[in-house]
Amino acid sequence: MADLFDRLKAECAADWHAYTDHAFVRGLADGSLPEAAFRHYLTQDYLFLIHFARAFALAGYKAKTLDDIKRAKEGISAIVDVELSLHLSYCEKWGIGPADLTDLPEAVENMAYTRYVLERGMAGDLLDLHIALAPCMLGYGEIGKRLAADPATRRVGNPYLEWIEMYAGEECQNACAEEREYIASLADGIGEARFNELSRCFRDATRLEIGFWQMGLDAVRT
Ligand SMILES: Cc1ncc(C[n+]2csc(CCO)c2C)c(N)n1
Repeated sequence: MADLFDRLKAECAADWHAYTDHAFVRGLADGSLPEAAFRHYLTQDYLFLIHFARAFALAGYKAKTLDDIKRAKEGISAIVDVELSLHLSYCEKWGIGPADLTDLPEAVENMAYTRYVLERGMAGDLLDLHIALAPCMLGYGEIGKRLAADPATRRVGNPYLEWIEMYAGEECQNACAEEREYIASLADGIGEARFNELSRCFRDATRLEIGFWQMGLDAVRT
């Protein structure tokens, strides 16, 4: 049976497709993405991750149970203790040093997305916040898994293979499966009106993910 994530995706199928099969993603898969686009994406993603750590801190405040607080703590820790240091070492491989990441002007697409998530969390409850986070948390797992399983994905000489493998990897896939169950449990018993509210938020966050990829591509066009 379709779970909450399946239902949310089905409600915005065209936007979900535009996100998960964006030209940026296709460029990662066949290795054709201009490196300048990827570098721009990586530097902005550093700021993105910092705001996502704030979103998990907000999830701690919005928690209703001790389990919610533990999950919020683990979310912060996953970003602050793991993702950000991985990101820094990954950036180094791409010639982006710490100095390039501090005092970085924030792209408007990044501002729109991260502040949208925080606003949904502040105005709403823990479920609203997690639905705003879901396209990020679950979309990258879906993209990584699909690209890793696709025989058309270029493996030899693809500079983006490590990125694909990171999101296709067991750790990320397990975290996605857990998040998927968690949002379904938070939404247990909701009615149609509430689902429609969540669906709008999920769609908007998906559109903001599309904007984030596009920001990367646009960096090489201007
Ligand atoms: C624009 C953008 N969207 C999603 C992710 C992926 N992501 C960010 S935080 C997180 C949860 C793990 O702690 C995941 C899967 C990204 N890096 N950048």
